[in-house]
Amino acid sequence: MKLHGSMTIEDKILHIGGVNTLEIANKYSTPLYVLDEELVRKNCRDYVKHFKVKENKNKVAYAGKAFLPIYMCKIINEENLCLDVVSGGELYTAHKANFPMKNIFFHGNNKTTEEIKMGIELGVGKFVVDNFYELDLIESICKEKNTIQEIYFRITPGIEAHTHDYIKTGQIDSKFGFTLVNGDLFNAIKKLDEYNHIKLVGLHAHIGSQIFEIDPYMDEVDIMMDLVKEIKEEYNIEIKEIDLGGGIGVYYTKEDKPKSIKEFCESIIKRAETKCNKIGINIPTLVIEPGRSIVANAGSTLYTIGSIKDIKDVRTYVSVDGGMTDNIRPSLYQAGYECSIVNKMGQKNINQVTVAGKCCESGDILITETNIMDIKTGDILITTSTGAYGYSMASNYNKIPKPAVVSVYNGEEKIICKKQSYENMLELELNS
Ligand SMILES: Cc1ncc(COP(=O)(O)O)c(C=O)c1O
Ligand SMILES: N[C@@H](CCCC[NH3+])C(=O)O
Repeated sequence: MKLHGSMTIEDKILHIGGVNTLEIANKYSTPLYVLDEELVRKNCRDYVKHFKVKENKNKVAYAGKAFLPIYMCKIINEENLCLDVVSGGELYTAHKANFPMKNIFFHGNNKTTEEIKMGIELGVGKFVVDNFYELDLIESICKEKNTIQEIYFRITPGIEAHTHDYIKTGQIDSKFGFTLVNGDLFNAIKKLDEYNHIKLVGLHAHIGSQIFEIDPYMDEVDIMMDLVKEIKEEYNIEIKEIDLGGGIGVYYTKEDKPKSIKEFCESIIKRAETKCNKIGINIPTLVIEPGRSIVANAGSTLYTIGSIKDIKDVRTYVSVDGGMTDNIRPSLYQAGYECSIVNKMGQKNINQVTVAGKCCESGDILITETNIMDIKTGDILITTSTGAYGYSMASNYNKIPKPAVVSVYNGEEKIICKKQSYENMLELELNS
């Protein structure tokens, strides 16, 4: 198992952020999400530095869908990032965290009237408008409130990135955004003539998630810059900001070979400069929206091993006290993970096993095949790189409560999300 961020081994026990993982597993009970705050902050700082947030006034908007407790909003703000939200709930969380509303990008392919009203009332910086329906709604709400809203248009640039089908978004057959090839984007721009309460300032595209190649991003930069030029020439509108979305791939298992944040940012900036010089336009403010690459490797999940079922000559199922309820990604995308036993670090991996969850589904398998050391019931198993789309996609299937999240940093731990209780789960149900 690869050690990420601040992970160290002391006396055969895994520590994260200087905190003994065996001790916190016992203290807070399992399953338990652990957040390596130092690594989150380091990733944020790498983005700010290499994407030239200070020198070029570029922007890095953390994609909150990856993991958005109030505490995370605070870190993101302290580290000078903007925030991308996709729902009233995420917006409300940011509001409760006192996140500056002007630094928020409000996404979503079907924002409701209530969500749009809420965004406008709270003073969200930019709406990333996805379709004609939303455009009309924003205009009518702004008219009613006598205010002007800055927007980006989200476009589908027709780029196919190599990733799982469920997390591709840039191709033409997508539910997101204005399609380029059928002229929808230009029809939307023309529509702006009828509206007095909307100001188009930027364009946005997002080509997918968990992408390792840099080429699709280079194509995306080229397409977007050509559009900036065309929109200026045809419609006399200055597109000042270009948002290239998120999607940068991370390490889950040995098969993954991610680019560094530095390499990714430098490639984007260089390509934008080259392309803009070539076509003779000023370089717009560049925006990116990383989620996974900020938080995935900073999160881990601790479980207690319960049943061990050895089916001779078939396989050994090692069952843990969580599963698809706290990590849906293996079931949904066949995503791979690494694991180890926190109290036996450094021991030889002598067994091949399948790590199974406790849900009533045969597909509730966390790791299909992994080599692991000698194990027994009661050992604490850790899966790494669960920081993105783990807690945020957690469910109460089988009425299993959501685990707590503990942040570890400089030898100290802090619960940032409490464990749900059975009572919490029933709070919204009628009791008669
Ligand atoms: C519009 C948009 N921006 C940003 C992201 C974040 O992507 P990732 O977590 O892969 O960086 C997503 C998710 O895929 C997205 O849909
Ligand atoms: N939830 C997905 C990616 C996010 C897609 C958001 N547009 C994952 O776990 O990989």
